[in-house]
Amino acid sequence: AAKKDKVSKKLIKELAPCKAILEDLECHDDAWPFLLPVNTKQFPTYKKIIKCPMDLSTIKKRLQDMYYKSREEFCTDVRQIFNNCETFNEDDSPVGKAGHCMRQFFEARWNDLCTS
Ligand SMILES: Cc1ncccc1N[C@@H](C)c1cnc2ccsc2c1
Repeated sequence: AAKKDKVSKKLIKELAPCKAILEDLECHDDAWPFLLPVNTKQFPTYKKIIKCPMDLSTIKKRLQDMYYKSREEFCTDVRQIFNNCETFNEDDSPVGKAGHCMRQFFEARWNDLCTS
């Protein structure tokens, strides 16, 4: 049991900064396209084009459910949001521009974390 506790303590320590970054992403002015799963009734082609949909509410739930086993898994899901955005949206569209801005914001926060 002691070993397991050590692992989970390490995990909480490792994932706590991820929760803080997620909160900053959610309250960013350009977060609006990414807060909830893309509505496939509104965007019928989305399901066909995007194989791994991801959004901030799903990541929030995964953090709460202790789904992530490392910081890297969290980072991969966040990057999935922005990769999907680039695949589906034109760079100069409102959603495309928001995606580029949010990705820059995230990667800067991620670097701070990894170099802190
Ligand atoms: C991130 C993303 N990628 C592709 C399609 C949609 C979205 N976001 C949704 C929320 C969205 C994005 N933009 C609009 C504009 C009118 S409804 C609506 C809903």
